[in-house]
Amino acid sequence: MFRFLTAGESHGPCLTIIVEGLPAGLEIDREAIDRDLRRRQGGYGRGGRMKIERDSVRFLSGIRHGRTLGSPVTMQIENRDWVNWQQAMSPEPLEELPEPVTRVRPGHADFTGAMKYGHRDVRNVIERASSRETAARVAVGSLCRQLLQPFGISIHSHVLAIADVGYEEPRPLTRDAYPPSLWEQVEASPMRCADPALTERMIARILEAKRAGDTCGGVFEVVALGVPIGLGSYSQWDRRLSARLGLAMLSIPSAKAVEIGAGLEAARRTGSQVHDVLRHGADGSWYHVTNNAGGIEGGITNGEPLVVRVALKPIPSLAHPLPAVDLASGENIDQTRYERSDVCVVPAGGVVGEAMMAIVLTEALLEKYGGDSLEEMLRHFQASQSA
Ligand SMILES: Cc1cc2nc3c(=O)[nH]c(=O)nc-3n(C[C@H](O)[C@H](O)[C@H](O)COP(=O)(O)O)c2cc1C
Ligand SMILES: C=C(O[C@@H]1CC(C(=O)O)=C[C@@H](OP(=O)(O)O)[C@H]1O)C(=O)O
Repeated sequence: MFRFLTAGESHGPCLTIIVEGLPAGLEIDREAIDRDLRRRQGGYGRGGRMKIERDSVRFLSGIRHGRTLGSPVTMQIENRDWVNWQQAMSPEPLEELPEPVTRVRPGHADFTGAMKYGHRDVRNVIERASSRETAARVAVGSLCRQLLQPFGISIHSHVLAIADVGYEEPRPLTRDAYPPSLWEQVEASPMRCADPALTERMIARILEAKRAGDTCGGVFEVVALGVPIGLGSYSQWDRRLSARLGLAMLSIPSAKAVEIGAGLEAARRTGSQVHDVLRHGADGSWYHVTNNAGGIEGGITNGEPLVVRVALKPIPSLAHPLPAVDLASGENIDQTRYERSDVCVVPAGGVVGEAMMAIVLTEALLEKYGGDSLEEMLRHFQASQSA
């Protein structure tokens, strides 16, 4: 069974991650994990915190001489900002407590977290509700990507829209719509968008929001290529791969909607305009003429690109803050607090989406081709491909 836990406060000393269930003998490239961590830190619209952090992973268990042992992998990511918070975040009791945060920001976990856990200092909520935690998930996803690679699976993401600025028409979803050159253009764009003119318009939209003291959301798409037929199942509700992807993507802070394949657009069309005709190639291969299903039929992968889109709401911390309530006094106030914040995180969200896709596919791959070592898994995989 594959599982992981993350721990750590945003301004505590570090994030800690324990991953269990990776097979033994998998070669691990630590620098590739660090590259993914840095991709998550980037994108136009990030705030001051990302200038402080330089995320990098340290292994504490489960890997020896560059290969997994089959035992739990422990990873740590340092919070460089911790040095500025040692007193405020001290685990020891303090004689003099820091000024509590009592003004709640609409749209963040401030109000709900304080009510649920009975915190009078909203700092106790912010620290773990913060999306700092998504760095830990990207490290896990990056390990998973390294397991998926020998099975021919690669995962990418790109940004389709920022606020009201985006591709005018739905993009095709078939294999040839995702050539390697597309991803090269995406990685070169500060918005993680392959279209240079659209990149400029997205940046202008973020700047406009920033100047107004406001923030923007948007839509990113995650694509897995080379996924074999047969991952997931219709046999129980929670084994459907579509359902698992929905849960995984909606767990990303700010994610408010998920679409698979043609998504909402499929609901507007008729059956003959939606369903993907299956063909059998002369070489014995299977392919679909279109990919409105986004690579999943009946909760099972069908061999086409797995395509998932995620809509992120705008960041809740506004430089021109919204009205709120001071929890200490119960007073309605005109403006809640503002420290520093990102203005737009859709490109970073896409990198987190890649990690969640890698995690879901790892679980599904282990279920189908399970093994205690990579070699054993590959034997099961190869046997099923030649059957
Ligand atoms: C990568 C990333 C960075 C984020 N940065 C901020 C931020 O700087 N300020 C902020 O208020 N919210 C930020 N958010 C959004 C909040 O974490 C999120 O809105 C909050 O946890 C409440 O969860 P919900 O929006 O899903 O209800 C970020 C989200 C992501 C994915
Ligand atoms: C630290 C990260 O994102 C943070 C997510 C976040 C939030 O409220 O979710 C608030 C900000 O933190 P701070 O208050 O320290 O500026 C972001 O920088 C990160 O992505 O690594």
